[in-house]
Amino acid sequence: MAKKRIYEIAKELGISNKVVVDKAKDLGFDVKNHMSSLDDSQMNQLKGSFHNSAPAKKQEKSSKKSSKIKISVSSIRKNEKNHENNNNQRRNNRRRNNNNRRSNDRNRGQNENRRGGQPRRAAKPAARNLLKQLKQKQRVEENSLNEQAQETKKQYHQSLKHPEKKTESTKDVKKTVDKKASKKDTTDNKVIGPKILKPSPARLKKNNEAPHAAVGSKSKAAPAKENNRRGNGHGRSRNMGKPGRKGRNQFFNRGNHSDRRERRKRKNTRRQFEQAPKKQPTKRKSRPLPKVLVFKEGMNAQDIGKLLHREPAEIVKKLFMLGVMTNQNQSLDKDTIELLAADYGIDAKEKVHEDISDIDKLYNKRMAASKKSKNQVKRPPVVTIMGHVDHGKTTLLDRLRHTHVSVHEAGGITQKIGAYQVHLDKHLITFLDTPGHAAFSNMRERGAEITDIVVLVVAADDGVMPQTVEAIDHARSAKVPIIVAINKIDVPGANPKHVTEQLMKYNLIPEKYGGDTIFVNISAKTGENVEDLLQMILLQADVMELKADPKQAAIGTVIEARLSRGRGPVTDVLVQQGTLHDGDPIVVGDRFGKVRVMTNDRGHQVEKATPSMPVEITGLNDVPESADKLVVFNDEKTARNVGEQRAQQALQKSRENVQHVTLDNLFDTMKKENMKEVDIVLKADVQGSVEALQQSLEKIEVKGVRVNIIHSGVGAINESDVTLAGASNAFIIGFDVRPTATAKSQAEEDGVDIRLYSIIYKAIDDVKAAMQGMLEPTYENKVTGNLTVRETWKVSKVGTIAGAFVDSGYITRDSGVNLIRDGVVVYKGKVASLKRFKDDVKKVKQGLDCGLTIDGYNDIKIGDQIEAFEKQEVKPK
Ligand SMILES: Nc1nc2c(ncn2[C@@H]2O[C@H](COP(=O)(O)OP(=O)(O)OP(=O)(O)O)[C@@H](O)[C@H]2O)c(=O)[nH]1
Repeated sequence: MAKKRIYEIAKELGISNKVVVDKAKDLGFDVKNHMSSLDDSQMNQLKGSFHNSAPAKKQEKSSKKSSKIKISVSSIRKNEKNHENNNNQRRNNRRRNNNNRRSNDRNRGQNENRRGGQPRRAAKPAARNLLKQLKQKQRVEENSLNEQAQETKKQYHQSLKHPEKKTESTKDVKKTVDKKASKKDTTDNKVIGPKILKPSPARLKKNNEAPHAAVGSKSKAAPAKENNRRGNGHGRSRNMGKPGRKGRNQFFNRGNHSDRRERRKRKNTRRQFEQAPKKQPTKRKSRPLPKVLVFKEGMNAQDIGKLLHREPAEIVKKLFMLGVMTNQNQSLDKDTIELLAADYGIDAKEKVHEDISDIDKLYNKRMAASKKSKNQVKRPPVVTIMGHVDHGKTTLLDRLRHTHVSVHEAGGITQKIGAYQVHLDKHLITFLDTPGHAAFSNMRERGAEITDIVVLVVAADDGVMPQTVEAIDHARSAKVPIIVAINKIDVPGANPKHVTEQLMKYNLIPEKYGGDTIFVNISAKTGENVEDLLQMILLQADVMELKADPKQAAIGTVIEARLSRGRGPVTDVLVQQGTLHDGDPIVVGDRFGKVRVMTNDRGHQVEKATPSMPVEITGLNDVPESADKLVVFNDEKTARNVGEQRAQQALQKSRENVQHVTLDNLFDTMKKENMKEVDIVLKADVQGSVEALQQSLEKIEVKGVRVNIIHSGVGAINESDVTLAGASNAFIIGFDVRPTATAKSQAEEDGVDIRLYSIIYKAIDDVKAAMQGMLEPTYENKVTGNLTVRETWKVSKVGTIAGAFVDSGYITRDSGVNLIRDGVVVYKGKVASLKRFKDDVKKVKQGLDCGLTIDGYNDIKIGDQIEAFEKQEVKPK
């Protein structure tokens, strides 16, 4: 009994092995696969079942159809391709397919289709539809990817603009992309066809932003980019070809790109990037021209460009058109700048340099500005109480403040300017308590400068006294209205009427006598009519319409300043305009700092001081002077600069102003300063000379003025002598001595006069003549050079030859010489001979060596100084 294997039966039947195996199984045969064998009866039964069962064939056909559809993508592509290729290629493909058909089920199916002809034709429209669907789907996905890319780009830019939202937005983007990607992934799984690689948001961004940028990624990036490019509808390269060629190109791009090609591509991209036009610098936004060009002479095109909101190149071009050849950095003169402004059709105004160190000017400017200000408000009047000693000023203030100031005052006399504020019917009055003693008259004068009203206290039992008159004069010169308070009316025998009559002589006429001066009879002690006085002060203030602008930067005046051991410089200030705040950077006179602690007249710490408010402040670098101006600056740095600059200027000025006594100005100084003594510092070579000169000088007496030797000694004039003379307004007489180099320069700097003599009577005569105003110097020895002796040679018949070096100036053969040893002139004589090497010379200048002998003197030693001098005429000063 012959047995046949299933595959042989399937072959005979022309049915697939699988169908036959399944059928055999259905019939209950013990078969496992196509290699299982069947006997004759089984074989007949099986064959019979196939002949009887038509649906089996149909099933097989439909199964074949579906399998064909399943494999459709590659075969469709191939069909498409074949269709497009030329006939030879088609023939080749067919031959290749025929060769493979026995070993491949799929190919076999295809071959069958082709042989049959009909199935192929049936499959074509379906495949085309499927391809169409695929393409549509692909396009939709590409569009959605592009949208994602755009969204990512947008969110990326937004995150740049709002960095705080960056994390969140980035997360959101990521979430969205992930969500969409996962959605897409599920869709992708269903799609039959080439896999569209999902580009990362970063890659999408990169591709969208820089389509020409270099492509570095080898594997996945390239298809993703190509997809993206195709989606954008541009950037189609040679390799990309037609859409139908995509799969093939991808294949080449992925698998067949050699490293060399990849490198070349990168190189090309880089070159493209390098050759691409560089990003243009951002252009300045065009802003309108200013109405006025406020310029400073010497500005260049760049400076003016900034002011006019124009590019410097435009300015240069404009100037060129105007006939001015310049570059951007070249300084321009006033005329050129004005010409340029005129060409632009705007006005030009030169900026006046403002010296910020001039705080008096700034003070006046702010004072003037406050008078024009719209923020003006009524301010309390500042009142100064003046009067003769013991007429009751402090008692009056004491009464006003309801305190007992006078009890605490040293010796019962007001020692400093105090300032207090008193209330009356919700009104404030600021009082400055000026000292009543004559020694403080200058303080009173300063008090009057910041005062609005003067209350002149005159004791009814004492009447008008010298300081009463002085107070009237001060008030008048300051153009401050006077209110007369006739005090002590409680004292028995007080005669206010008599006092009024006395004051009328000084043009203080009471209203009842037709004048305009307010008179109030008071008793500071009992308080009688004191409130009337306050009412009168407020009335006067109302008439004067005293106003201030509390909103502007503060200005004020120092009432008094002192150094406190614990707090440093403490300053009483009256704020005049604006509001002074805690921490304000200030310049006060020549001092600077910032308001550290501010206290009011009652010792309470305050944060601000309004106009007419007296406050005590700390925080200055040094103690200022009374009546110094206070000015608030915007910043501490400027305040410091101004303060330091002012301190430097003040020092310079003080140096210039110090007029030291000299022999030349002695007579005038004596007259001007009413001198009783002429102070002299005396230095000589030996004690004998010192004593002789001192005695002679002290005997001089001209018109009651005597000579006072404040210091005398032996040796060179040193720095200490100069300092003493400077501080005592003295001059120095040196007899056969010289000043040291430092003493000399210090004397020149401080303006201290040093007179050098070698003859006693000449010194005495000069001082005497100077005191009589008859000093008329005609000739004097003018030093022309200084030499140092470096070597000496003793030559018989010639004497000692000094080898000297000219340190400064020059020496001539006719020069007189002073030989100085240890700062003392040991010999005075003349040059006998002067040589350079072996030659006689007329003159030897600084920096050269020379050989010289001194007439009649041989005791020259190494290290001696030689002073060469000439007689020169000195014109009287
Ligand atoms: N009976 C009487 N005595 C007064 C009155 N006012 C002041 N006195 C007294 O006069 C003396 C001087 O008063 P002060 O207030 O110290 O005078 P002053 O003008 O401030 O004096 P100086 O501070 O030195 O300038 C004190 O003993 C007061 O008690 C007054 O109205 N009546």
